[in-house]
Amino acid sequence: MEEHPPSPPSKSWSIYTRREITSKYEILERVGSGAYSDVYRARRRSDSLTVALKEVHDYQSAFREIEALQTLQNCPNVIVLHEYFWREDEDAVLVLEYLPTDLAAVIKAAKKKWEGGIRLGEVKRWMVQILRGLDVCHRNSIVHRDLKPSNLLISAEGLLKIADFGQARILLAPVFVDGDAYNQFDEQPSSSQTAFARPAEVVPPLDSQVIEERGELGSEKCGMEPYDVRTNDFSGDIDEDSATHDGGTSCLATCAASDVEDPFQQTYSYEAEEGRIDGNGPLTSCVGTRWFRAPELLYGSTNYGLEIDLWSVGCIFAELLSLEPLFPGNSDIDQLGKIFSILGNLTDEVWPGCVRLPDYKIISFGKVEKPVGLEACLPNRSPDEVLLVRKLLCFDPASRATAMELLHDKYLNEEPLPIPLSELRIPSKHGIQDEDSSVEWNDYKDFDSDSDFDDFGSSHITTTDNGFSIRFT
Ligand SMILES: Nc1ncnc2c1ncn2[C@@H]1O[C@H](COP(=O)(O)OP(=O)(O)OP(=O)(O)O)[C@@H](O)[C@H]1O
Repeated sequence: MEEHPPSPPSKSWSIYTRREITSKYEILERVGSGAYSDVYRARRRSDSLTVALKEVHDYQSAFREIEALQTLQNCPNVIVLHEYFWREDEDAVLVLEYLPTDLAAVIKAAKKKWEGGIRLGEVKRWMVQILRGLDVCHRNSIVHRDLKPSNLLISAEGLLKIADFGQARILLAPVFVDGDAYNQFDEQPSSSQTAFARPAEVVPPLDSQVIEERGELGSEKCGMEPYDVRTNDFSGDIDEDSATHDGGTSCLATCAASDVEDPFQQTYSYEAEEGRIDGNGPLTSCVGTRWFRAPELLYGSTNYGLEIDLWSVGCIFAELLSLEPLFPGNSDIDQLGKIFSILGNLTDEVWPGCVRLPDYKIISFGKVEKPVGLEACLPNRSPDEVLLVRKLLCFDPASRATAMELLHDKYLNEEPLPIPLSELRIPSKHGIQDEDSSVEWNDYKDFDSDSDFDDFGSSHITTTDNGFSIRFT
């Protein structure tokens, strides 16, 4: 791993005032920020363990992430939540394992630096890890709803972990399973295999009324119930107002107005709310990051299922294989247009019942006479690789292969096999950003500049025994 560059100036400061946190963790630098969060690298004072402190500025996003990660405790390909701090009137702070890089950095490095791209054995190892993580989520009835390369974090040892569960939802009903894929492939720790085999424990959801302080997480909760991946039964909660989004940012992050640059000038808005905090209700279609969003979401579905994650994984696999985003739409209509230009039109023949999607009759597209086809988008890739992607990018959600089915797929189980973690090339996220362009780094610094301190120039925050001090320069 390469050295980290100096961190950008800190913009969020409230975490430094939290004695219960600073007494246990030394905050070192801010390493990232998302729509609703600031993430810091920190050192646990008791044993010097490096952790990530994720300060989540949105109640619902924090609630979802904690609830999902509590359910998925001790799953090797899901990020570990060590503990969290959450008091009334304060942002939740999640203490997560620290993971220095992500799959987006791997793709970027492969494109810019690695001759021949990502090697086949590497591609397969990344795929297996993604599928294992997703299979565990789905077996626990959790739909992630924002899978993309930058949410697949990677440890220095090459262990890939699904992260950012701020948009995740949990199914209400138990579901059914069709097999066990975990006795194949070599890299899975044996303890996790035991965990997978156990029946799911019932994990009580967070009580929305009682905000806990410092929830300690210890017991194994990565049990698995049989499931049917095609169930559409969700517990409800409420989304923020929402609308437009782009390819790099989660939908809920950037929703502001409906697709105003829509070439068809159609009204195309999203539900502002989804369900109720206490039970069943419609889902919002405004989730995920556009380039990875399933067609049913783009057409406004509010009763979609776990399959939306499988579409996203199809897009991610295609990107791993070609090093280019498969459907880089610049608006939701453009997104659908890009999908149709490659896969052909969405009609009742390819997905019986699609005409009942809320926005199907509102948005009409001209017939794509000659779809480009997946083969053309994945040049120099084998028919088996194209087929693997095709199994995920089916218009009909019920036809998409499940994570478990793909783990058994011939492609992943034949030579060349997935290589060991120790042979994976793992680029530093920051190294690639730095090399890339100063514009990107400057953009980063300008992003999310809603701090009260922005007008004062750059600030340096130091934790002291009595709290914190801020120096403006
Ligand atoms: N455990 C971690 N270890 C290291 N860096 C992390 C960790 N978690 C998050 N980050 C960094 O912080 C950034 C923001 O985190 P995250 O994506 O979880 O926040 P978010 O607000 O939910 O983002 P988004 O806008 O993508 O939904 C990530 O892109 C990543 O760079």
